[in-house]
Amino acid sequence: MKAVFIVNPAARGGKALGKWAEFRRTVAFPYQEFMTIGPGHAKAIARGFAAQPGQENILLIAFGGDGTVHEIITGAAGAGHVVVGSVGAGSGNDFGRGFSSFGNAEEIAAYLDLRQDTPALDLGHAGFKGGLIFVNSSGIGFDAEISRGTGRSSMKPLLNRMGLGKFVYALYTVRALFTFRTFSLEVMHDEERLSYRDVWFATVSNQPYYGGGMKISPQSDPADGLLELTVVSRLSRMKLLAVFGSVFFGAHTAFREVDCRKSRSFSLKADRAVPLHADGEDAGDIEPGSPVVFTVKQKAWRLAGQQRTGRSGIKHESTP
Ligand SMILES: Nc1ncnc2c1ncn2[C@@H]1O[C@H](COP(=O)(O)OP(=O)(O)OP(=O)(O)O)[C@@H](O)[C@H]1O
Repeated sequence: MKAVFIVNPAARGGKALGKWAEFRRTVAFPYQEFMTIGPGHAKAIARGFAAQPGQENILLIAFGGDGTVHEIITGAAGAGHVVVGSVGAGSGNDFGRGFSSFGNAEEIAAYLDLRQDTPALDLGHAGFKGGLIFVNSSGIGFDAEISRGTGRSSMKPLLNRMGLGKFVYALYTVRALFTFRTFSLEVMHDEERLSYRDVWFATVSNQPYYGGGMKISPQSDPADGLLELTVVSRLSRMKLLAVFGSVFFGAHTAFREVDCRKSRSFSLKADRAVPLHADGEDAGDIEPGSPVVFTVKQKAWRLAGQQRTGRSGIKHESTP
């Protein structure tokens, strides 16, 4: 198996570059290295490898944050000869919470030697703007508003460099808490129609974590062929803060204002323009009255290493 590192030097406000300089000194196996030059480049590199099935299987290792892993998985999706791994070097690293990631070069070397675990896992697809793929989650509302704010924030790179990246998130959370207008939502799944009023957000998850460690969907398992919907509605601003705090422990599902569902597909329709995110990246506003359909793409990519589940730590069937 051939090892290829795809390094995002801009991850964690540029700190990833220094981390890579140290890391590469510890790599004792042959590898190829790519440095990304901007958004979309990691995906293009992964697509290039996916398009060339050869004799040898390829291990693509994302060296960056969630944005980099997201690009590599979406670029490599469907290619049976490509396995994706990651070394967390970003600011949030939710991927590493829900999925197995490599901690050091020795772990990668051991994987290359043994190759014992390569589970085939699901991806999510949002039928919006020509189709968006998500590895972690996608959703509409309050959380997407926060993603939009933090993504556009000119302070983020500076605060990331100072190790205060989470501060930007907290700042935009508080801002959205006072400015966000709730909406009405209609959900269709498995021939059931559900209506919600005063909705703060609706998130469709493939794995339990998002937003830098919040366990938004404790029941999610990226190997079960299903997606989970979490709808938070009819809460005062103060209670929303309490719910948000409890999300770090996955305890929010006990609130009666938090509704959780499981399905292969969800159709979400809002009564006003609401922001949508895919894996924490702002994707624009959904149209009022126009449904967005979220579906699961089963066993769409292969992960290097044992997948961690937030639900029970169950071990999943591996493909050779
Ligand atoms: N050379 C580059 N210069 C600027 N941006 C880049 C470059 N290469 C990639 N990017 C973009 O940087 C963005 C952020 O990367 P990434 O998500 O990996 O790091 P992060 O934001 O620090 O981590 P996390 O998402 O885990 O919080 C991605 O959208 C990616 O497309």
